[in-house]
Amino acid sequence: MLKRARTYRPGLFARLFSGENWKLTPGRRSTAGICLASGGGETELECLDLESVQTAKGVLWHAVEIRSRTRMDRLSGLGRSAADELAADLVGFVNEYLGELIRSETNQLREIDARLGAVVTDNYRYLAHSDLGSAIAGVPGKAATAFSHPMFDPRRMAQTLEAALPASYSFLTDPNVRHHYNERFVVAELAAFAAFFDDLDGRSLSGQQREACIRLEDSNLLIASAGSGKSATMVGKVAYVLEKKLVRPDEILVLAFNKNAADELRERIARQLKVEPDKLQCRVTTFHALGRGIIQEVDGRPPQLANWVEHPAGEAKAIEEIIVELASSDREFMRLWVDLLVVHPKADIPRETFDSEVDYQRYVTERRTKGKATIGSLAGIYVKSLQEQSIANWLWLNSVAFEYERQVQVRDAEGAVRHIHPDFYYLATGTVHEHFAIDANGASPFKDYVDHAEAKRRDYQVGQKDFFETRSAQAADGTIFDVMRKQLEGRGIPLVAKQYSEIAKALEPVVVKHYHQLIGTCIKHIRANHLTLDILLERAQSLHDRERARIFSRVVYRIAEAYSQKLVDAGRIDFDSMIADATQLVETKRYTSPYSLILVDEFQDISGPRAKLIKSLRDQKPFSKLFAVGDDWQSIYRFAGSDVTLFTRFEANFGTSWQGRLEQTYRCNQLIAETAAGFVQRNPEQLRKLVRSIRPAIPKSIRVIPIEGTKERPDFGAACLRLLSRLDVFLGSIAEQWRGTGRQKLKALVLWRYNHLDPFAGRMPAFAHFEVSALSFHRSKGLEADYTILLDISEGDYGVPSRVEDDELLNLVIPNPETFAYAEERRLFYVALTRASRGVFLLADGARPSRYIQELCEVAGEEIRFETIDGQALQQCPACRVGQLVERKTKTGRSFVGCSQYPNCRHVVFSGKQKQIRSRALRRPTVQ
Ligand SMILES: Nc1ncnc2c1ncn2[C@@H]1O[C@H](COP(=O)(O)OP(=O)(O)OP(=O)(O)O)[C@@H](O)[C@H]1O
Repeated sequence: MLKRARTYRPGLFARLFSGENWKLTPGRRSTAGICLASGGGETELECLDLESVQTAKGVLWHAVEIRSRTRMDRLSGLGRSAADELAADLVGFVNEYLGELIRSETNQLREIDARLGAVVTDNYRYLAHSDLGSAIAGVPGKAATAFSHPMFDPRRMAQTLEAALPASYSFLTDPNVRHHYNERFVVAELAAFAAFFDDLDGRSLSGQQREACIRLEDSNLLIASAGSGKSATMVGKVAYVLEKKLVRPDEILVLAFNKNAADELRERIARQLKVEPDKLQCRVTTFHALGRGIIQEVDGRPPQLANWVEHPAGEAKAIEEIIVELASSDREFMRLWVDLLVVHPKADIPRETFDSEVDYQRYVTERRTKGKATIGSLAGIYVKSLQEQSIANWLWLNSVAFEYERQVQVRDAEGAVRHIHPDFYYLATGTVHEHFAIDANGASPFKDYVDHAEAKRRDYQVGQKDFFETRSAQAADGTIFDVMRKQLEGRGIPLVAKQYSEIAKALEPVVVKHYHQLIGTCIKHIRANHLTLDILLERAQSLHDRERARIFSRVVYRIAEAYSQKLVDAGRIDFDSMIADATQLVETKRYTSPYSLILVDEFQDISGPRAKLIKSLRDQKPFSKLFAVGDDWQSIYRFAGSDVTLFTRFEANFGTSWQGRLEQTYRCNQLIAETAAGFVQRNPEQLRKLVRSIRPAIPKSIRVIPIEGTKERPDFGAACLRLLSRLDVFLGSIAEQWRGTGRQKLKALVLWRYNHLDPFAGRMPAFAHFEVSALSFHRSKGLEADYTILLDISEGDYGVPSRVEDDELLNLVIPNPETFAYAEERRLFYVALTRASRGVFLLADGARPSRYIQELCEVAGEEIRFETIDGQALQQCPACRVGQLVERKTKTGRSFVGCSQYPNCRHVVFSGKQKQIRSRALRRPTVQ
């Protein structure tokens, strides 16, 4: 409840450490204003000028943002509850004042009553909350101003006052009245516009599509799924509001995710409105073009973009140049960068975090070699854990000669000779070094490990071996290499750091590429959200591999600084700064927004800065509407800065809204649609949706083809060509059926996770019965085909899911990190799966099929068919489902049938009897 003349201030810590220094006193001078003192000055914020009061989460503190007609004040330095309390008090204060105004000018109520009556009877239309305000905004006098005030909340009005109002005021005071009116309106409008929607964008819109066109709340979110006709709905919405003359064409802004999508939407809208696309008065464009246009309009010239931003590889190259430059000019940076690449190529995530041993093994290693030692190192040896890998790489980096698990002789107390294998053996001094998996509490995740470690220590002591040890605890707190340096140098073993040129030659290109990509993503977030090094270091504390996160924070922050400086030096901006600059021009009213209706496609991929631009456009035009369309299941641009929570928490971000659904898919047949939906919803954080297809299920229309590799990896290109040829023959036999529908050829899409898998290198083979296009999963978004072939649906760092993409380091910068493992990879696979209407073929490495194949089997059971590249059915293993039953022989020559996924699955059948000895089959995805 409002405490008039109470003074609000930032919290003590914020005042002391962040220098926050403001004072806010509602009603100090009069009941019409709020007194704000900051930076030595004092301002009176008039209640009637205020437009909104919202809380915003900053990095360290929460803030209250007060927008008024001429300014925006951000009061930071508050805890969450203090910010909520202040915001609520301010809304209460403003409403109390509005109540006073209404009470003092009751003679005006009749005129307002007449206006409201006119809106709901004469000018029959959907009523958003702000429409009522807009209708009465033209009535002179303060009572009308109070009713149309954007912060007016009728629920806060005194009951005596409410009782004195004419009947039409119930629209303002009782949300249910407006709600019922709108429900009746939608029903009536569906009937009145039936013919209009029956032939729209070349089709008859579904009930849900029609409703989405009619609804026009202040904020609207249409939650769709793949192939559900989002674009047709956007075309329909524009056509409908123009038909009803609710807005003028030049008041409509349609934002698409990329230029192709914008071009297509523009053409479709123009066709529907029967105008030439270049004569279309609605603005259909991308965020970039919008930002560019705003800046150009205000400055009189286009923004000066850095020369690298227009080319997709340009940014990566610019970052690479900065790294080379920093590595040669800044010794500290060079040391950290090398440390990152050599000693911390991958996050050291504790074993127990994984759901199963198989999962852990998949994470730590690409290959399986040398018995139990599976993890490669730069020293040319294979080791057993990521920490041992770091040690081996560090020794290599410092040119220390050592052997891994060399056999060493010791005599025990009785004089008998024993052979043991210490982790590291230093040739120069004969020193043995054990690295024990023992944490800071002296405990180990492995059974009896601490006792065995103690026995080893005794052995070395009795056998008089020169010995030292390191522990996991030291790897975790970042002291391990100081300890090793001391131990080795104390024994006279020299540490000679390798030259960067030598290191660069030895580095695995995939590791370098991974870090480059990660840095590119992080720079975007750091710049957009003004993250400081302290914030990154603070967040690093909560990651599994804290030492790596700390080093990465310093490296990436330094690069981000250099990147910003590079832009300043060149007097240029990049795309992100362009959006931020445009937003500022809107916020400061140097740009005047003409848009009353803003439609945004692919809303699930929106980033914080883009959302801010939309908000600023809306804030500038008080009664403007937002219609956002998207599918959270298809959010796949986290690396480009998108924040899916802007979609999933739409109402919290954009205020009270109408939320509708498109649950009917026109593309995938029911089997593909249902299986893909079941698969993506295994992540409980995805919104729950029903998906119905207009195409009945085609049995076995998801097919898995395991490809055996002769060498390391199968040849997916050759397999894909063979499959396409087979399909061509098959389609020839049913050609007549579809030619009846007027189509000359069917469409096939070949899709891959990473471009290095492109089997055609841009030269597309020709087929008699279908056209083939080939592209990455990401680029396939928005496309559709009759058949799709998905390449290399296998486990691996660059497989499906791609393990390198889910690096925990992203949590340093992402506003709302996801907890479900490989969440984005899952959505990406969903996008790829849902491009096909008739059939999907998944080509997988027979030796290591993707865990997602098993999940599809869990969702769709027998409906997933396993076959050879020539189409012969394979017998699936009933235990793990992803393997096939193959004939094998025991050592004694006895025949049996076993699973091809041995040793991960140990299912066997001896002489007709099935027996699952022990299955370590791939289980559910790990929640990290
Ligand atoms: N009402 C309708 N009746 C028949 N077909 C429709 C209807 N609406 C859309 N379609 C068709 O459905 C298919 C999918 O539509 P569209 O590409 O707009 O879907 P989408 O929701 O954007 O899909 P995605 O998100 O997967 O890219 C298209 O072939 C489109 O022509």
